[in-house]
Amino acid sequence: MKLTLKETAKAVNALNDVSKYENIEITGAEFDSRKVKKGDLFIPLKGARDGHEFLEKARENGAVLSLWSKDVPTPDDFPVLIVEDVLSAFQVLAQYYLQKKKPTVIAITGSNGKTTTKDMTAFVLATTFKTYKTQGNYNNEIGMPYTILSMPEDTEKLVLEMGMDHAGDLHLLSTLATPDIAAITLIGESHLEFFGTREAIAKGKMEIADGLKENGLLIVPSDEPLLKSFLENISQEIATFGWDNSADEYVTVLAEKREETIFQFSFSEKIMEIAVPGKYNARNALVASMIARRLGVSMEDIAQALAAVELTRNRTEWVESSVGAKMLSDVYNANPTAMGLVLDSFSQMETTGKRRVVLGDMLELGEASKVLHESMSEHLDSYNIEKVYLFGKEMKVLFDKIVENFPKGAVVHFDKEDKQALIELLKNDLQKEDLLLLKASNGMGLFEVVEALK
Ligand SMILES: N#Cc1c(NC(=O)c2cc(S(=O)(=O)N3CCOCC3)c(Cl)cc2Cl)sc2c1CCN(Cc1ccc(-c3nn[nH]n3)cc1)C2
Repeated sequence: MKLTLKETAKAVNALNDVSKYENIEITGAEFDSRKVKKGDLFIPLKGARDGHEFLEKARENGAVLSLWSKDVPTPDDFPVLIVEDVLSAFQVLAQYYLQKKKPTVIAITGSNGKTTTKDMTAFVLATTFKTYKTQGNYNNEIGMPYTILSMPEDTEKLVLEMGMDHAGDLHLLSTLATPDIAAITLIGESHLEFFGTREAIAKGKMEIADGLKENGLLIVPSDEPLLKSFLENISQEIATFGWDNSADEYVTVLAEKREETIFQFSFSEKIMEIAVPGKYNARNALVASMIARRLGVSMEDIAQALAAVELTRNRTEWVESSVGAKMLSDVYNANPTAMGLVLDSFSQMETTGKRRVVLGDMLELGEASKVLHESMSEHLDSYNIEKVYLFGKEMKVLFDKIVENFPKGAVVHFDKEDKQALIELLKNDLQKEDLLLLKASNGMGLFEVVEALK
């Protein structure tokens, strides 16, 4: 990204007079001060802690400018853009950058499973265009602006995954990104606890069209009756996809093998293959191919790309333990905010068994590490969580802080070299109906614990 201080100030409607600052150029935007690079704009978001506390760390790492809330005392020796609300300013800046660079924007929601439709679409488009896509689970009101402001200067096609937790989420993301193509891959059942009914989920998903350009295209499943009534209010072009000729385009699965799926699209004689199993991936490939064809990618390029699609890193998804317990290893964001958020949602998850959490060290938190590990105590309540297994030397302070608030033996701590002992205890404790959350920085190697329990 390349933006001048002046145009950034204008875009975010800065409240302060920036004429006294040199009109420097910012080349990136970061809210995690550990990731700040030289030339970045720091975005002090409110997470587990208020990002404003971490300006010094951002400055050490090379930040040249910071957004700054009008409600926080202004630093007198660092250039800031004072704004009403930092998150809204972050989002408005992303919208400005998108309108300035004008890539084709493809918005996809409902993606799930190992190789998402977003990954496939980006992979196929990359055969022909300079393409950028959502990384990891950066698909919400914070992650999407981050994705937009991270796209390379010469991006031609931007593939944005739009996540939905609550009604209104996709309205915000769609009106921010104003997509040229929007795709709903499925309605699914996720978040039923928030939405109540599948109709409400369908209504929420349809919000992805709220910002769709007038000459845009909406791609939806043909076999989802719940969408029918909402589609009547759509003025833009609609294309449906499915398993048979009741859809505008459909896929016929010819063979499902352990490592690949063989199929044929309604719009081509070619026998296609994709290096991942599961007929739903043939459906995801159909959506990706409809998007790619619309944008001018040849069938040869589409076929070649699909045959080479790589399995992306497992998304945060449930795996079953050998005794039948459900395990969620949240592998993405190892920062205090994400750990707090996932503990809060895990604590509300329905279960007939017990909720158990394995929390490993969050690395590279410097001098703030102690207070940030201790702050996880706000997200651990013995009423909701049966047992807490803490793992790593940083987590010792959390152990000391919460051990008295839980029944005897309900909080245990292991040093990193005692991973085998942790595994043995979990094998001993886990029951069929239990839910187990595992979260730590990658470096703690919790995936070995998951593998051992599978
Ligand atoms: N709270 C908090 C912190 C972070 N939070 C986040 O990155 C964050 C992460 C998330 S998220 O949930 O991971 N996420 C983001 C993208 O989309 C999907 C969801 C969200 Cl939604 C919001 C925030 Cl604000 S990153 C981070 C923190 C606190 C510590 N920081 C590094 C740091 C370490 C030491 C010092 C220090 N200063 N002086 N001594 N030590 C300063 C900063 C790094």
